[in-house]
Amino acid sequence: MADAPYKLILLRHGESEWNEKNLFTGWVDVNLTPKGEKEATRGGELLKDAGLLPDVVHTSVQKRAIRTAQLALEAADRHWIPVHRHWRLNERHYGALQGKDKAQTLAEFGEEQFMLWRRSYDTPPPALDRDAEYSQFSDPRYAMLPPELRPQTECLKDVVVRMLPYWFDAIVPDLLTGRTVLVAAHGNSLRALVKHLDGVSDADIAGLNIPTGIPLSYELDAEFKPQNPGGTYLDPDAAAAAIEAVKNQGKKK
Ligand SMILES: O=C(O)[C@H](O)COP(=O)(O)O
Repeated sequence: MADAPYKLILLRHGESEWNEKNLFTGWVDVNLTPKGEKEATRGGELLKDAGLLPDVVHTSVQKRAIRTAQLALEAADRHWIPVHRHWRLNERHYGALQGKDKAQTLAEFGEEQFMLWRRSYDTPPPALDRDAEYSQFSDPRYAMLPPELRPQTECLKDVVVRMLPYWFDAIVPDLLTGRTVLVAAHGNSLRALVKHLDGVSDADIAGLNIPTGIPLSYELDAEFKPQNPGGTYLDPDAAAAAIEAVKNQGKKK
């Protein structure tokens, strides 16, 4: 078998309505903007141009990732492949910050607290009340989950813990059968996966940001270790600019 037998592609959804408004989103199920739709389509074109054609796709249960996957696959002429959706790929639940303006939150609480909530590995934002406006506690799509599995806030460490079972139980088996796997998910659920794949430390993961709509391709060896550490963005220049923009969210608008 080749040195890097497994092909994995990570794709963060295109710009969402709340990315555009600079609001903390988390589990709130917002749609793509027209720009986000274009990013998703472009992501699919990049896949096609690179000859990286997914055989199976895994998404979260959130509209922005579901639609991004569909648009990208249509652009790559792979709209027909099997789809699996799971809440374990959802965005990090942003707790009581869901629906709050990032710039206002930064101004109100200061940079240190803002960055602790946004990027520290193990400090979750305050919990969101079960019956709050932006709570998903009673959303029917989570009705099969015991209440203790339905988050009311999460730090990245919590996301790693709830995402990894899906990696091992659903994604790795697809890779093992030789399929090229596309995972269409979210900034922080993908940061959790990248942390695992690249063995990023708890401290260093704070500095890692993932741009919207640009495929990140990994070649994994037989032990599922990246042969191209950090992955390869299919449009590196656009990715570099977009990573800076994600990093600076809150500081503008
Ligand atoms: O949920 C959100 O607000 C975003 O999708 C991710 O936001 P972040 O980059 O501020 O963590």
